[in-house]
Amino acid sequence: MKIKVCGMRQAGNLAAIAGLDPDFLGFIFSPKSARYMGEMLEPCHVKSLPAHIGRIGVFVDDTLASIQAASISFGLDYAQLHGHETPAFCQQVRATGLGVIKAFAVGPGFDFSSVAAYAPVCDYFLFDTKGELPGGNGQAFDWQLLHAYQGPLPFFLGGGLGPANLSEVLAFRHPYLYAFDFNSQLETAPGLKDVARTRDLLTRLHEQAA
Ligand SMILES: O=C(O)c1ccccc1NCC(=O)[C@H](O)[C@H](O)COP(=O)(O)O
Repeated sequence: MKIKVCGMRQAGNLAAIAGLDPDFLGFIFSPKSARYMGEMLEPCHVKSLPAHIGRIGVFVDDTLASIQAASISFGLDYAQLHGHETPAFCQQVRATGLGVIKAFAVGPGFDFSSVAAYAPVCDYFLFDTKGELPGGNGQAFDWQLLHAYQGPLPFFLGGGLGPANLSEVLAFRHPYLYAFDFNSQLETAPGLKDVARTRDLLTRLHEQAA
């Protein structure tokens, strides 16, 4: 299983977490987020990450021009889209050369047929918890709802994943589950990951995969 750590915003912390070898690191480009990286990270901090770590820019209803500019400056591999982006917009983002991860806020009654139109124009989905915020709500949703999803795209599972529910995370099975997305449950402050807690968690995940 692949592992993503999202919401990095401080250079030293980024280097320490990158040293733990996650598969993906996420950077929030939405100014309304408490994890907005703003000017705290320079393009060189992101561009100099090891090539095998996928760099994901997280955007909420941003413009194509702004996503493209961020992608070029920071050397992004993927755009994770957390707003009301349409399939046509996802296609435009993908045409710039970025991989596209479309996020969906899942709660009771979520209609999984609504994601079908996105499958041809995205690389992955991210199923996250429906909450007050577009992301980073820190709460898990009922993952049993995901059994209504029958592909075809692999998905990231997000929303409140962390040390407290790691046993349940490790026990969860789904044929299209691709990666676990960790964020607020690893933090000491918004955007600042606890390195020891993250190391312990990644060690347990890697042991399980071995
Ligand atoms: O984390 C944010 O602040 C955020 C803000 C706006 C859009 C997306 C955001 N996060 C995207 C992620 O991929 C998070 O990892 C995901 O929402 C899960 O976060 P959490 O519930 O804190 O584990």
